[in-house]
Amino acid sequence: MTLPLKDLPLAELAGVEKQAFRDAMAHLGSAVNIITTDGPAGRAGFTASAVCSVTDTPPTLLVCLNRSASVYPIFEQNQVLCVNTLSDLHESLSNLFGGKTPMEARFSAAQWLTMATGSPALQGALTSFDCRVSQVTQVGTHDVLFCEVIDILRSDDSHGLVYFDRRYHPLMRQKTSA
Ligand SMILES: NC(=O)c1ccc[n+]([C@@H]2O[C@H](COP(=O)([O-])OP(=O)(O)OC[C@H]3O[C@@H](n4cnc5c(N)ncnc54)[C@H](O)[C@@H]3O)[C@@H](O)[C@H]2O)c1
Ligand SMILES: Cc1cc2c(cc1C)N(C[C@H](O)[C@H](O)[C@H](O)COP(=O)(O)O)c1[nH]c(=O)[nH]c(=O)c1N2
Repeated sequence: MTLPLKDLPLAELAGVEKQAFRDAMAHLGSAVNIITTDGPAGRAGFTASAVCSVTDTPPTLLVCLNRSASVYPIFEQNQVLCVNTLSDLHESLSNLFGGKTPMEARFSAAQWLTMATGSPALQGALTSFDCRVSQVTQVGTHDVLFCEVIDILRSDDSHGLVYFDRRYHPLMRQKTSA
């Protein structure tokens, strides 16, 4: 007898290996962001593609942060952050913030403004969302940070940057015809 999918025990449904999941996820193009924070625990930043709009009332983003990242305790304590969405000019900066580089070397490679929460905003970012962390949920290896947006900086001229198939791709704006 074959059981309907909804009646199968969870163990039999949990059949996707981590590598198969990652290979499939590499097919989802995503924006690239540098998430920054500053506060009592100090300044830190990391590259993140796991960023998503949740609701516009109140304006809220989510950011997924691996609890094994060196920056994790700093974000956990500060409870504020800035989501800096990268332009096509920021590929090497994304790699610097993507792991293993000392924090001072990451920040000294670019220019930063200070937002109302104290979090650094990347000069020249496509968009900077200044946020307070409003809720945190743990799922597996990651914390899902729900972030209420309290201020926004925008650059309407820059091109975009997409991470797809484990590589960066520039995303050009269409010129509007006169
Ligand atoms: N959500 C994440 O934590 C996340 C996302 C992208 C990349 N990364 C890290 O960046 C590095 C390079 O990644 P890559 O895309 O070139 O190759 P990869 O094979 O490590 O990852 C492919 C895709 O799988 C997903 N992924 C990777 N690691 C994950 C994790 N720990 N949890 C949830 N999803 C994950 C992402 O969508 C990623 O783009 C790796 O160390 C990877 O772990 C982490
Ligand atoms: C393109 C791309 C995208 C992501 C990442 C990397 C890269 C290159 N990394 C990994 C993350 O940036 C890295 O773990 C941190 O920089 C922390 O590294 P250290 O522990 O400080 O070396 C990452 N980590 C995370 O927790 N959530 C995410 O969404 C992403 N996305």
